[in-house]
Amino acid sequence: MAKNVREAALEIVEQINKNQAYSNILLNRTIEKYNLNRKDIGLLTEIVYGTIQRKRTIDFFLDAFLKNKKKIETWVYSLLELSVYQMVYLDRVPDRAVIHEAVEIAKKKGHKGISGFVNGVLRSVQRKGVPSFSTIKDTAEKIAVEYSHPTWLVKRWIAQYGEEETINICKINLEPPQVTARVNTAKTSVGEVMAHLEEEGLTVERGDLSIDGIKIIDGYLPGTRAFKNGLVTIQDESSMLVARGLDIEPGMSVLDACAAPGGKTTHIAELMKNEGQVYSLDLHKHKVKLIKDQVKRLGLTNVETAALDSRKAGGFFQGTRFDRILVDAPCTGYGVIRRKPDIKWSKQEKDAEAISAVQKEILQTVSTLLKPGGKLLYSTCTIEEAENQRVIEAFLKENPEFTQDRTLIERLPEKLGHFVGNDDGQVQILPHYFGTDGFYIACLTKKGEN
Ligand SMILES: C[S@@+](CC[C@H](N)C(=O)[O-])C[C@H]1O[C@@H](n2cnc3c(N)ncnc32)[C@H](O)[C@@H]1O
Repeated sequence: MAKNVREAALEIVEQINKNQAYSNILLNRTIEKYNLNRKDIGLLTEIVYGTIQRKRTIDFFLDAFLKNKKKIETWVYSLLELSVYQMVYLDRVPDRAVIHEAVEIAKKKGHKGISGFVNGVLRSVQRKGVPSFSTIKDTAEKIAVEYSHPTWLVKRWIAQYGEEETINICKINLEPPQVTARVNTAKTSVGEVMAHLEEEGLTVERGDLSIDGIKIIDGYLPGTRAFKNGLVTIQDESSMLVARGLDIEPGMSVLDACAAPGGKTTHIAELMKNEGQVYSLDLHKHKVKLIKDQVKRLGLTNVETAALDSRKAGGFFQGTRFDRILVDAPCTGYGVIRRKPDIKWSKQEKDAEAISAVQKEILQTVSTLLKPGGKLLYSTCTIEEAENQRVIEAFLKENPEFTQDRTLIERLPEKLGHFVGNDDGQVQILPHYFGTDGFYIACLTKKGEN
C-alpha cells in the first residue's frame, strides 16, 4: 500500500508520544507495512528521528504559539511537532509545502476546525519565527532546551564532565550516526571488503577508530553480497574495540555473559579464527536466536549459545573455567542516544543506579568462572559513572584477587590514548571524541598463573 511519507511519520511520532514506543522498531514496521521506496525511507527516517531527537526544543518553540496545550489531541500535537521540525531544521523542504501537507493531513484525519487550527499555528511560526533561548536563565535548563535533552540528564553530565563537555555530548547526540561495519577477518581483509563493496556500488572509507572498521558513506550494506556472504557485520567502531581489548587468541575458551544480538560474540569468534570456543549467554530466548542467526551468516563454528540469566552461570558451568570473560552489561544506553533518541524521553534519573545493581551482580557471579591469570572485560554503551567507574571500583574493593589490567590501552588504537590518557585499565569514550558510540571499557586480570 502506498502511503504519504508525512502521514506515515505522523503515525510513528503519535505512537511514541502516546506509548513511549521504540522508534527503530516502529520505523522498520512502517517501512515494511507501506512498502516504501529508498527515497521515502530516507525522508521518513529523517523526519521521525529528527522530531524525536529535537522534541524538547520543538516543544519550547510550540509553547510560544499555543495557549492550552493540554486540550490538543495527541495526533494534532504530533503533527505540529513534525511540521515545526521540518520548517526549522530541513532546509530542502519549503515552509509552504510543509504547511500545505500538514493541513491536508489534518483535513483527512480531523474536522475543519482542526485543519484551520494547524494552519493558523504553523503560519504564525512561519511569520514570527521561533523564540530565542536567551529567556532561559538557568544554565542546565538552557542547555537542555537548546540541545533537546532532559534537564536532569544534563545536570548529571555537568556534574561528571563539566559544562563544555556536556554541550559537546548534547550536540553530537543530535547528529545522525555514521553507519560502520566490521570486517570478518577470519575470512577476508579490510582492503578486500572495501574493494568488494565499491564494486557493488557503495562508497566506503576506512574506519576512524578501529582497525577492523569501515565507514559506509553511501549505499545499503545489508543488500550487498559481501554482507550476505558473511564478510561484514554492522557494528559501531567503539563496540569493535571490546574484542580487541579482551586480548583474544585462537584456541581460548571465552564466556560472553550478555551476548545478544551477538555483535561482540561474533567478533571474538572471528579473532579466534574459528578455533577454541565462545559460550554466549543472554537472558532472553528470542534474543539468543539473533546470535545464532549472525553466527550462521558469518560461517562461524566455534560459538555455543544458551538462554540463561548470567547471574545463574555459576551452577550452569559448574567446573568449567574460562580464559576470558566478557560482561557487555545491560545499561541505560546514554552513549547511543544518536541511534535511539527515545532513550532521552523514556529513561528516568533513578535508572542508572537501579541498573548498576544488576551490573554488579552479573560481574560478581561470572568472575568466579575465570581461570587464574585470565582476563575479564566489562563494557557498557553508557557514559554514566554510576554504571561504569563506580561498578568497577566496588568490584575491585570486594575482590582483591582482581587487579586493573594496565596493558588494556596498548591493545586499543593509539589515538584513543590522546583522549583518555591513562593506563589504569579503563577507558571512557565520549560520543564526540570520534563520532562513535559513547562507550566504557574496563579490563581486569585475576591474580595467579594459568
Ligand atoms: C548491551 S546488550 C549486549 C550486546 C551484545 N554484547 C552485542 O555486542 O551484540 C546487553 C544484553 O544483556 C542481556 N541481559 C540483561 N540482563 C541479563 C542477565 N541477567 N543475564 C544475561 N543477559 C542479560 C540483554 O538481553 C541484552 O541483550
